[in-house]
Amino acid sequence: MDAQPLLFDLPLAPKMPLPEGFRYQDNLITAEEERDLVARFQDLPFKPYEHLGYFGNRRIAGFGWRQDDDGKMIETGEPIPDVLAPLLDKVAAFTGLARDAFRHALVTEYSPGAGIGWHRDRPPAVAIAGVSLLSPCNFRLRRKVGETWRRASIIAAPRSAYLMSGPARSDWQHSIPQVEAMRYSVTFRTVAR
Ligand SMILES: O=C(O)CCC(=O)C(=O)O
Ligand SMILES: [Fe+2]
Repeated sequence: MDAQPLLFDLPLAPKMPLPEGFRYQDNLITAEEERDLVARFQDLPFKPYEHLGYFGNRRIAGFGWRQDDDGKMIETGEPIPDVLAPLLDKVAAFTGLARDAFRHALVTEYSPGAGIGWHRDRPPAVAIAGVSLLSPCNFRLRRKVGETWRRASIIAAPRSAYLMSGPARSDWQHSIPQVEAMRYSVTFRTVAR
């Protein structure tokens, strides 16, 4: 029997390289900026995430787009709200992409026990930049190669940022297992015109 795959279940297994097109940075914002930002989330129009009658156990507030009943992204042209503007400046600097290229913003609230299942962010999303707030999560990635999954993961710390572009967005799926404590993410998406 080939015991090799078991090695990857061991805690000391060698770290999988992160996918091409994925980048991560700690401390995009300070603890004070994080606190002020989350305090202002009170004013956002959160609603439960729902798709085709399935409730994701998360609450979301989205700007610049909405999902139609087929799950397709419909652009609304609505601007990204002022409360997210300073964060978007930092995200744009982190990604090296133009601030105005980010036309979608989504604030997601994960109560303890909430997560997000395996998916890819579909077009028209091109690049996705996400900022984690309040508590860490295990950000997992996987890609099917033949009959097996290649896997990678990273602990996304509060106040950190990640970028998914290129193959990390188009070829890899991502998911977040149930979080232990309240976590918010702010994701900004560039879109194909
Ligand atoms: O919460 C996150 O950082 C990721 C959320 C996500 O994958 C999505 O909204 O498509
Ligand atoms: Fe996603």
